[in-house]
Amino acid sequence: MNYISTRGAAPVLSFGEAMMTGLARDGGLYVPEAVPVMGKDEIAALAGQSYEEIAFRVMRPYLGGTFTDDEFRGLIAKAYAGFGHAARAPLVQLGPNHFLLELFHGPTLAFKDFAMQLIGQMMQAALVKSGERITIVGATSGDTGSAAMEAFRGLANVDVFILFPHGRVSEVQRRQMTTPSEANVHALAVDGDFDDCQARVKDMFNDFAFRDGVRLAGVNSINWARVLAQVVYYFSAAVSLGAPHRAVSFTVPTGNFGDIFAGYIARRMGLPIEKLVIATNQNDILDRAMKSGAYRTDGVRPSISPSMDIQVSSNFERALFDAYGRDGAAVAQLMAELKAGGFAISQGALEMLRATFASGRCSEEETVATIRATHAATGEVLCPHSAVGVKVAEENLGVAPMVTLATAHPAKFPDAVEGAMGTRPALPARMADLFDRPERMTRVANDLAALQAIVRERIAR
Ligand SMILES: Cc1ncc(COP(=O)(O)O)c(C=O)c1O
Ligand SMILES: N[C@@H](CCOP(=O)(O)O)C(=O)O
Repeated sequence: MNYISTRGAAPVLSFGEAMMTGLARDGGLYVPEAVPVMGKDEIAALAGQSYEEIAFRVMRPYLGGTFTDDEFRGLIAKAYAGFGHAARAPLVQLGPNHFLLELFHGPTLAFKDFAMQLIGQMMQAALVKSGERITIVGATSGDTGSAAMEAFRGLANVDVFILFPHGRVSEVQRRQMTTPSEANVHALAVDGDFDDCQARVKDMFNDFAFRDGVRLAGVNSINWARVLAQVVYYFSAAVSLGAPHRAVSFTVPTGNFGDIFAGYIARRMGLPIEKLVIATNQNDILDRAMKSGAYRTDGVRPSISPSMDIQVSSNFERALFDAYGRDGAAVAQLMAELKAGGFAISQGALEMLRATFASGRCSEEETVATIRATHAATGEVLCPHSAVGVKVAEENLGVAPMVTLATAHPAKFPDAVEGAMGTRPALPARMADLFDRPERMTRVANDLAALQAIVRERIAR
């Protein structure tokens, strides 16, 4: 299996190379040259299997010769052993035809753990084989950062630098990133928003002297392996609800478009997904783009679902690549226009996107009302991101069962949940002392040179 860039001008790589490379050298994102299709019988045979076995069968065709089957099974087993639920991604019923896929039973209480725990294992295994040392730099609106630190903390051959928007993540999220004591993880509070953090990370990849000098790697959803690992839970949920004999719909709280792009890949692999619904908070660029055809940034507005406070939605580029018939030059042109504020999606591409995705938006007031109403009706406590999903899902219910992705544990956002319900959700016992642990972080200007200087200086120590 080969991987190609969405901008069409970077080397073609193997799975292992794409995983260690991060951003393509032409600024694009790696995607598989062809998506492997699973037959109806193969999908039917996933029913009743463990999450780990489904993960093996769904991901194996993408890996080429990077790992042997035994190695890969071992890495998957280690990745999910620390999850707090035997099903890993359990389904809970919210209403007659509406289910919640709880993706927050991993070590840092967000869906990011599904991919991050696995790529932590895979990257480590690859580094042991190669003897290399790498520097991971990532951008976070709160959840990717803590998941990355958890997956890589204490490793001898990796340094991890996480850029997060100062003052714009929840206190629990911040403390998850600032309290690990291992010397190889570094929390950098940037004076800017998430889009600034992500832009600086991409700038570092596009500075080849820096990139090669520090042996830069990425664990944001820039990295194809992140997206791939997230494809698995679409399969596990859908087969539990009767796929492939019955179609299933999904609603996905969306920011950087990685999670819903994983659903798109699952559908291209043959999973019968009827509706795939983009749910945005008030940072609704994706909903506006789907409705108007204009993809135009208008500044990030802080919300009570801060992990989705994103306007430049990185993985939308992967969807555009397919919508423009895999024309890398056309995508490169759109991304150049985006730097100047935005672009108009061509009619043909827009039709393809509308045939693939539905979309909806949830205001701040609706998020609060949904947390309150869902708790009253079902007893389920939603995090604000999951509430955005539930509200938009309710507008899209149909004959096929609807699955809303619950992307984080409510205890990561206690202020928002308390504002809606009047009670504060408790952290799991293993995190009960989070607020007593000493914090360690560096405040940095939104400035590429300043950030690069910190990375260089810290890895030289
Ligand atoms: C809790 C939570 N929900 C939803 C999202 C949106 O996911 P994506 O960026 O893959 O669209 C994120 C972060 O991205 C998140 O942390
Ligand atoms: N919401 C994310 C933003 C980064 O997304 P990623 O999937 O590209 O890593 C976060 O919590 O950091």
